[in-house]
Amino acid sequence: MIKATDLTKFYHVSEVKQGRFATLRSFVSGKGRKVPAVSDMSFEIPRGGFVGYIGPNGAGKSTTIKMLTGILHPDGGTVEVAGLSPQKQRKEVARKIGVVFGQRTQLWWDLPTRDSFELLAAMYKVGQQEYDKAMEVYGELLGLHEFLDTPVRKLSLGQRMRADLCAALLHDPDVVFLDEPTIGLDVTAKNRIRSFLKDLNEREQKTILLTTHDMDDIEQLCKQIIIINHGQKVYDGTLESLREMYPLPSVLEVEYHGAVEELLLPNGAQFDPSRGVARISFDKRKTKPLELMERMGQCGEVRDIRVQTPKIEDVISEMYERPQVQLV
Ligand SMILES: Nc1ncnc2c1ncn2[C@@H]1O[C@H](COP(=O)(O)OP(=O)(O)OP(=O)(O)O)[C@@H](O)[C@H]1O
Repeated sequence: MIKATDLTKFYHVSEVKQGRFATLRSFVSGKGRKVPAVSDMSFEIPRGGFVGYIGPNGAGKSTTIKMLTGILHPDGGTVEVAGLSPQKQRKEVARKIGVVFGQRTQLWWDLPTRDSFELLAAMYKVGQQEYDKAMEVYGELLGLHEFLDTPVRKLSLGQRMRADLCAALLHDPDVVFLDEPTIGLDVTAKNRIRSFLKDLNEREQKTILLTTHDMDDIEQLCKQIIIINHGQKVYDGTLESLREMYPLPSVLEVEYHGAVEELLLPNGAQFDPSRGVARISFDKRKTKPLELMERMGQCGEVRDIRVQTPKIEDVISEMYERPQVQLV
């Protein structure tokens, strides 16, 4: 559904001159150098894929998305979205894709939310029946009815994001690009958006490319992740495989009620008597959590058991700290 081959983009950076009017003179002279923002990026996303496109600030994520959506022309390589070229068939591609930028809205600030939807539907030439159906389905799933007559500028961030999602889906696109759709939202609003996106992908088979710095979005939603750093792809695969390549310990915490036979605790377990909690790090590939739980369970009366798997942030930092491992 999405295919990028050797995608490359350079930005022109002006040479900084010294002295009076330096910025103006740099601008006028046109002198500068080409800096790569994305280099030889290749990946494929199948129909119905849900991909997390992640990387540190300035890694090249937005630049890639701008090339995939036809906003920017690549300096090298090719892009195909739903079998079309976003550069050569921009209008056709616009009908096939929906885009949500968490930091910006495509809705009209002063108009009631409903009017924005009607304008967008007219722009995309969405038929009345198709529009009514989209409003019925998405209006219900996203809970839009309570604020359809409210001007966009008066919506809360969570409401605005839900409205933006609906706006991006009115013309029934096959592919949805989401750039930080949960940014700034509270936990409840994030969960609402996430369950909507999960459903959209599973039930309607929409292909979704999600850019986010929120690793919970990635863990809860994405079947595939692509990691970009300094404009280059450093990983493309599942989260599970990444965890296997960069194994970090899981942690088992057992909270006891009353006395504890500390001597029976397995080697490496640390007991905090003030909390009545024993904690042990273990490698899931070597030790079965259930066996460990049973052993720890024999040391006292168990009140609660918690297993923490390594956070994806930690796995990714581990990956950056061990660059000698070539992942792709
Ligand atoms: N218009 C531009 N002119 C010059 N350089 C640019 C321009 N836009 C982006 N860059 C540079 O290109 C690189 C990639 O930027 P990009 O915005 O694609 O990164 P990003 O991964 O989306 O970052 P973030 O997570 O902060 O949004 C950065 O070094 C950035 O400074």
